[in-house]
Amino acid sequence: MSYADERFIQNCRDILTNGVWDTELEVRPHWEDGTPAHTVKKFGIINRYDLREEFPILTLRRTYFKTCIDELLWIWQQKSNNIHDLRGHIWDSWADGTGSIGKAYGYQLAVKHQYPEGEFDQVDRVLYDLKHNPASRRIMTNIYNFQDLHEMALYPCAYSMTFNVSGHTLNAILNQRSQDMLAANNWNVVQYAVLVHMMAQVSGLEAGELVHVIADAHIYDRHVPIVERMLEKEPRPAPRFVMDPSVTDFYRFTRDSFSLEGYEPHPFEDKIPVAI
Ligand SMILES: Nc1nc(=O)c2c([nH]1)NC[C@@H]1CN(c3ccc(C(=O)N[C@@H](CCC(=O)O)C(=O)O)cc3)CN21
Ligand SMILES: O=c1ccn([C@H]2C[C@H](O)[C@@H](COP(=O)(O)O)O2)c(=O)[nH]1
Repeated sequence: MSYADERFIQNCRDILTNGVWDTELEVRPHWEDGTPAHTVKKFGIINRYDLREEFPILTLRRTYFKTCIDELLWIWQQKSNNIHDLRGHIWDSWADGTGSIGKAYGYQLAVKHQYPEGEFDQVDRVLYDLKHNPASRRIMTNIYNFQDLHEMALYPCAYSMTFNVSGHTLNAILNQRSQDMLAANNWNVVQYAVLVHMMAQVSGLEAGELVHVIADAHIYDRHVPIVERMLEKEPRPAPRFVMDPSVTDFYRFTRDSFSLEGYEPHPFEDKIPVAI
């Protein structure tokens, strides 16, 4: 069975059995019809995925691998904050009339900062350090910029990556303050697993562990029956992740540089409502 399935099942069972509801509280998110979107949650979930063992994608339902990669490249490679640069419509509800989601995600990664060696944005500094300072304990990104929060349509959820080189292995921690388990848990895991593979390949390293630290891991009220049905499914083996080995420049990866072999998730008919 896919290890990602195993973690997802354990996490969701724990949330549904031992989690805490916010039904009595005022909440920010709402459904399309205006109803408050309440959740049941567990605080402080940590999942470790060993990327040498297998690729962490769900088989309980399809995770849209290519759409995940489109969003990943939009944020980390294009460093865009405009939905017109993104194939797919997952960010449409948070964009303004010009298509901007404000000073979030890609915008923050593109901001240049001064270093002794010159100016770098956050992504280029990571690439530089992985090549030139692999022993560094300062290889990280952080897009939770308090100064700009008031200009973000949604505050960053997956907000920080810490990269760490041990021998020839690249490990990473993804810090996430808030996680919509059904809509985006595996979505985020797949994205950041691909990112670690990309960073490792262009730095001459091997992808190792992705440690996913989630502060508020929640299931929305309208998602509970859908998650319960998913938990009844029998997990299947993980597919094989394939990445074009000829790409050595981070900015040369495209959505076609990645594929999965033997990905056979369970059919899934539900349309997932997304809380706004
Ligand atoms: N409440 C909430 N949950 C989220 O996961 C989320 C937000 N808000 N706001 C910002 C982004 C947008 N994200 C989204 C939004 C929609 C899907 C979604 O509809 N996924 C479908 C279909 C994807 C497709 O058609 O390619 C799915 O079945 O996973 C996923 C992530 C993740 N983020
Ligand atoms: O990459 C993402 C982006 C967003 N989410 C979810 C987590 C929450 O359900 C909402 C954001 O609402 P907040 O009130 O700002 O926490 O979006 C995600 O899981 N992954």
